[in-house]
Amino acid sequence: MQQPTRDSLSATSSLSDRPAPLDRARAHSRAPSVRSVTDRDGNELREVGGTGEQVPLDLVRPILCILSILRCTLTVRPSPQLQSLYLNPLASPTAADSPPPPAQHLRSPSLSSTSDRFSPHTVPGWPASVAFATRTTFPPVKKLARADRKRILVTGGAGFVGSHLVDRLMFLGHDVVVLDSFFSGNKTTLAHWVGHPNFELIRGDVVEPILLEVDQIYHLACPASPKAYQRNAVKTLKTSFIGTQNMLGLAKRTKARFLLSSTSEVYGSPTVHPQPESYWGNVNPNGPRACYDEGKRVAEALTYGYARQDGVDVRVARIFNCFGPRMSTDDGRLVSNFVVAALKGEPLQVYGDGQATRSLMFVHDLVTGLIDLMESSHSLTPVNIGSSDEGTVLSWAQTILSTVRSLRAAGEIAPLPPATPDRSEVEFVPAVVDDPPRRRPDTTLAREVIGWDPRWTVQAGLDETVRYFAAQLEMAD
Ligand SMILES: O=c1ccn([C@@H]2O[C@H](COP(=O)(O)OP(=O)(O)O[C@H]3OC[C@@H](O)[C@H](O)[C@H]3O)[C@@H](O)[C@H]2O)c(=O)[nH]1
Repeated sequence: MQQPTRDSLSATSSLSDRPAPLDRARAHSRAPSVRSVTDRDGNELREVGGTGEQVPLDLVRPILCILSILRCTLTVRPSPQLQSLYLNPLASPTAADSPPPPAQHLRSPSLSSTSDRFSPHTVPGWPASVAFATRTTFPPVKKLARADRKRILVTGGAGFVGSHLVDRLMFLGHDVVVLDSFFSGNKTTLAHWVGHPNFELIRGDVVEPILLEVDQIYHLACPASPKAYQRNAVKTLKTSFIGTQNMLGLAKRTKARFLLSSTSEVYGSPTVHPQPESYWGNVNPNGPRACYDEGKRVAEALTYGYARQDGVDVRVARIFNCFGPRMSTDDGRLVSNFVVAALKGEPLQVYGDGQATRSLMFVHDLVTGLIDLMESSHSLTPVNIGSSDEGTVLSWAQTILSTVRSLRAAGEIAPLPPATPDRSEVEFVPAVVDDPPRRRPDTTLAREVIGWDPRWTVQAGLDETVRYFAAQLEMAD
């Protein structure tokens, strides 16, 4: 039987007065959002997404998911600052200052169409106090006709970037299978989808072959922060080599389109600036970063080997420095380290003289770039996905410090506890080995072949990220 399309669904009498879930969410996003954000052209950003389908911004703000889960954790109660920011953004200042209501009654107007409802089930024969909560509704997803709905595997889908990609693909209405070893990923990033009929989470390591039927594979599995990938160099190499070979084998068998998440680190310490895809790089093949840099280079070589030899339909994204909510507090990269230190009133440790440069991209722009590349017809060469907002590490430390201070002064995040001295100043510590001295992508190709350009300013992304980490630290207390 042919599945009803979204249009035919809205034409049926029983459902015609009920807008499709994403439409309801969209209507909602026209209400005042939690925090308005402007893009690089000064226009308000209400949605994320590129040339394809857009998704309301409020849906991809993970802080809302955290709080929807919190609502069910009756012992945890967010502070008045958090509530006024995220739980009841439309409340008057007086209401925001009043004591928090019981946690089970906390509701966010911007979540009202997306909130979870929990139905308790008692078990016959068990004491009445024993009950299970079964999730019956989820964030809204688009209803796609079966023919348009793809079955998509995201390896590393519980990680920082992977979980945002999973969110976007789910909102767009696809069936998403996540394969993650939780080596650096985190189950809580996907908790809001567990139990959804379009979603499946598999604990597994890409270094082991797996039998699945899929239409597309986003292969993201690999620790990405220098601290994490150097912790177990051999494991990082096996993940990049054997893991990529296994996923390419799966793509070959299922005729799935395959996207490799490669990295700007394939350029090493570049002698060309900015770096175009045609530059072959300058990598130390046996230094402490080699496990990642060379691992990703061999992963690219494998990908194009399978494309030429076996006709696998491949895409390669070279991802430059990226940041955003859901980085873990101990991730070890520039943005998370500096934000967490500033929030805790601790020194921001700059390695070396702080004159190395990095170009920072917000995670929602990266996810848009990955989906646009996957959906494009460009398969012949890798494509840089990164921002051209280049700054020295020292300047990013100062920007992050002033972002935290101004959000604090505006009352958007909690002040430091009275007993905690504010020692959040830049502190220079010894340089790390083989740290690339400068990095900025040439994104001409991304613009030409997928029409992609970052929309988020670094400042708007940092504001979101600082609020997220402030909430994380508050909940960890
Ligand atoms: O606490 C810190 C963290 C980082 N840094 C410096 O900040 C710069 C950026 O460091 P990060 O650890 O964030 O990331 P790197 O640029 O070294 O590597 C990154 O490159 C691109 C991605 O593919 C990877 O996610 C990651 O490997 C480096 O110069 C580093 O030395 C500090 O000075 N202090």
